[in-house]
Amino acid sequence: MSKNHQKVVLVGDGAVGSSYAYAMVQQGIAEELAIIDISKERTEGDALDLEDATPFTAPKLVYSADYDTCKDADLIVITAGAPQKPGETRLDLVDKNLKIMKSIIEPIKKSGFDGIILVAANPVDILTYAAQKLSGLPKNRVFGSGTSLDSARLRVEMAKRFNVSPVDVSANMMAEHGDSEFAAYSTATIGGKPLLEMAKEANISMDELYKIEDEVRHKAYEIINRKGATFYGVATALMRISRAILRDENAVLPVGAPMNGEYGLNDIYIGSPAVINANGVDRVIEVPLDDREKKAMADSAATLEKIAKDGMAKLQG
Ligand SMILES: NC(=O)C1=CN([C@@H]2O[C@H](COP(=O)(O)OP(=O)(O)OC[C@H]3O[C@@H](n4cnc5c(N)ncnc54)[C@H](O)[C@@H]3O)[C@@H](O)[C@H]2O)C=CC1
Ligand SMILES: CC(=O)C(=O)O
Repeated sequence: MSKNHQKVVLVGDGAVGSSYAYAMVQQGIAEELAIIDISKERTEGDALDLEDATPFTAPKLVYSADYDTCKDADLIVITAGAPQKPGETRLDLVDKNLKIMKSIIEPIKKSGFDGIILVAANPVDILTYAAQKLSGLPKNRVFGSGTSLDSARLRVEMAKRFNVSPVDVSANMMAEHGDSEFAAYSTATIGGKPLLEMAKEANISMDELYKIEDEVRHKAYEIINRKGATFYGVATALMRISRAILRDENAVLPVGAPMNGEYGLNDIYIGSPAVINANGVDRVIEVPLDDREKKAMADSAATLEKIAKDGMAKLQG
C-alpha cells in the first residue's frame, strides 16, 4: 500500500460505528474504509449508502468486509459491543463486552494485522486493556477514546458559562471514561489564562464548578434517557483521533492512554492528555494535579485496575 493510501477498518456498525463512518466520509480521512459487523446486511447497506456521499466529499472506497481485510489496514476502530440501557453504568457492560472483544481480536490477530487499534466500546478503559493484552500489539499502538468525549463535554459547558467558543477552552476530564472521572480544573485555561482565575473574577464558585463537573460526568445518562444512545459526540471524537494518527499530527488529545509510571500508574489504560501521531500514543503528557485531582486519579485507577484484572481472569479462566 502506498503512503498516500490509508486504510481504516471499522468493527461495529451500530449507532456509534455508522456515525463514525459518516464522519470519516464527510472529512475525507483515509482512502479506504472497510466495515465489519456480525450483521452483514447492515454493513452492506451502510457501505452502499455511504458510497453515495463520496461524490460530494472525497473519493473513498467504502465496503462491507470480513476480518481478512485487516491484514493491511493502518487503523482498526472498534465500536462493537452492547451499549448501556437506561440506568446501566458502563462498568455493568464489562463481562458481555469483554467476550465480544475477545471474539473480535482473535480474527484480527489471525489476519496478521500490524497497525493501530483504537477502542471506543465500553467500558472503554477495560476493553482497551483487554484488546492490548489479547492482541499482543505494543501498548502505544492500542489505545482508547478514554475521556475525549467527556473533555469535549466539559469544554462545551465551560464555553457556555464563560461565554467563549468551546474551541478556545483548554480543559480535560481525566481518569475513567465513566463515573469516577474528574475535571482537571487546576490546569484548565481559556486563552492561556487559568480558568480558576477567570472563575474568581466572574464570581463563579468552586461549588458551581463541581456541579458542572458532575453534570458532565452524568451527561451520557441524560442523553441515553432521552434518545436511547449517544453517538454523534463520540463518533466525532473518534474521527479527530483517527485524523491525528493517519496524518501524523502530534496532536495533544485526551485519550485512554497506557500508563508507564505517569501519575504513579502502570499496566492500566486511563484518561489523560497524550501526543497522538502515526505511532499511536507517542507519549503521555503527565498533567500536574492538585490534591483533590491526585486522589480522584488514584481512586479511579484502583477501580479500573480491579475490574480489568477480574475481567481478564474470568475471560481467560
Ligand atoms: N467511548 C465512548 O465515549 C462511547 C462508547 N460507546 C460504546 O460504544 C459501543 C457501541 O454503542 P452503539 O453503537 O450505541 O451500540 P449499537 O448496539 O448501536 O451497535 C453495536 C454494534 O456492535 C455489533 N456487534 C455486536 N457484537 C459484535 C461482534 N461480536 N462482532 C462484530 N460486531 C458486533 C452489533 O451488531 C451492532 O451493530 C457500546 O459499548 C457503547 O457503550 C457509546 C458512546 C460513547
Ligand atoms: C455512552 C457513553 O459512554 C458516553 O456517551 O459517554
